[in-house]
Amino acid sequence: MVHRNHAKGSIGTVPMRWHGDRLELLDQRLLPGEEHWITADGASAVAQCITDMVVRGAPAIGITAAYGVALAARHAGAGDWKSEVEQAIRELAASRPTAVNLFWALERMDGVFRDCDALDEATRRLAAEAQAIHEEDLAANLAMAGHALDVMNPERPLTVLTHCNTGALATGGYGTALGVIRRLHEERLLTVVHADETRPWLQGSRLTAWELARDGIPVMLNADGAAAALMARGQVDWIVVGADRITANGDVANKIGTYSLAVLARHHGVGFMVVAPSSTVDMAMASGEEIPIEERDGIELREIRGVPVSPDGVRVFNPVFDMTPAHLIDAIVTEKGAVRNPNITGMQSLFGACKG
Ligand SMILES: CSC[C@H]1O[C@H](OP(=O)(O)O)[C@H](O)[C@@H]1O
Repeated sequence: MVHRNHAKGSIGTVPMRWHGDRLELLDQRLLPGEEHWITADGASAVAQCITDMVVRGAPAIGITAAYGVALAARHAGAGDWKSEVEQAIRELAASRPTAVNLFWALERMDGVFRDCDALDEATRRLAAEAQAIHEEDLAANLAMAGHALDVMNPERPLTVLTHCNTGALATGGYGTALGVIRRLHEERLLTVVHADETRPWLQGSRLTAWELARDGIPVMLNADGAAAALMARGQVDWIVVGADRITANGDVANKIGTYSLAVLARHHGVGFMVVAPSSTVDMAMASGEEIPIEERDGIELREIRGVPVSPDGVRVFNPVFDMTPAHLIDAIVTEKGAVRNPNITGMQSLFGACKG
């Protein structure tokens, strides 16, 4: 289990706890009001938790799905275990469409599963693989923060704006973009983090502000629409965001509102950095136009905690991700290093040739 502290600071609140025969997930729908852990004892329960956003964030759903496959083997019947694990992988793959980390983790689990001849071997090896995916994600986050600071090369403390939640809660610990922010804070190179509220699910106000405040990192919350005013006042040095899928040409799918931030950053001469593990890179997909963008129920906009905030029956457009073209991005940073001014050549030099 991953619960250790980073040498200089906290790795934050890791949203999953593996117990061998069950997985506990911190219910992120209830934060910051309530810290409630849900127990999932099978792959179907895990898939439902991903769909319902009990757990969310691209790396976190990959890790969680991997544990879901491990649970499928752990609880499979001796006779039919292969078809039970195959069914679990299919069910988990259908839980959310955009973050490629989910499919990356399931492919990795599937590779181990295909190599197993007996159920006890599968149970042992799938659990070990899920834990390895989890451990590697934390290590990647710690490494990418270092690469990000090399790109920023700060000569004075910086003011950073971020969107959504890319912290420990969205990963196996420490965070991606929020990991960079943690590292700046650890190095005394952070003035303040401006956290976009991130409508409609409020990952920024409910999760990012909670994580940062909990770890004593200075944070100031703003409505999404206030980001432009902050930039116009010269109060943002870098925008640092995560990613759900990065294509072979350097296009990036991330939380809805990211694209408008990138346009604003270019207009105001503010640096725009995307931080993600290499498991978010999909070299089989040529460009961002091909990324499946999840649309969620309009109720997420029509109501806040059951209270209507729009007229009855109003039609809603609720894509939960958008695509930022590579030409608006100054750097994509992963644990393997950084691609500055991303394009296909730069992406291939770090991640290898397109697989598609
Ligand atoms: C560390 S990636 C976090 C990533 O997750 C997001 O979405 P969601 O909360 O819907 O899973 C978002 O795009 C973030 O950048």
